[in-house]
Amino acid sequence: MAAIATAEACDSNAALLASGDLRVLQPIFKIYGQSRAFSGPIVTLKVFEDNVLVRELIERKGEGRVLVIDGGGSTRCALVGGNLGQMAQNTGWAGILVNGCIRDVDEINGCDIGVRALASNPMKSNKKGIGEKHIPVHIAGTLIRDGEWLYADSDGILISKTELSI
Ligand SMILES: O=C([O-])CC(=O)C(=O)O
Repeated sequence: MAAIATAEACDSNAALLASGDLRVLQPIFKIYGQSRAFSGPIVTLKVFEDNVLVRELIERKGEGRVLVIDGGGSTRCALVGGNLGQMAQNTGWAGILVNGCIRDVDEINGCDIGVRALASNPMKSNKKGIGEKHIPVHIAGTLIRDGEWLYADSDGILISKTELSI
């Protein structure tokens, strides 16, 4: 399936942008992973410096979805590392957006998924299992709901209420 270019999507969907059904994330994310462009239905997760629930979701079948992790913007530890990156590739996730940090950057860059994160930090996270799945999260200036669509490429990241058609 040909990826929808984010610039093209913005140019041809003025009404959706005006209504807020299509939003552009603030450009605060770094690009990791083999897949420079990716898209899919969103699964949301809210955690803070704890990645037990991240692993729980990534262990399940991704079915081309995008995991959106609101880590509260913390840059004090990593929520995703090389093992989880490899697992996400194997279970079929299209990509992972982290409002927080990752680690094992070289390994993640070798995985056939798309990853966006604020930065890297070699510290691991807590393992208490605290957090909430499938709730609305507020990331980079926009509210993101479970089931909405994410489109990412080299230009940026879009959130759409529904799947976009070319
Ligand atoms: O388990 C963790 O904390 C994350 C990690 O390092 C990995 O996925 O390899």
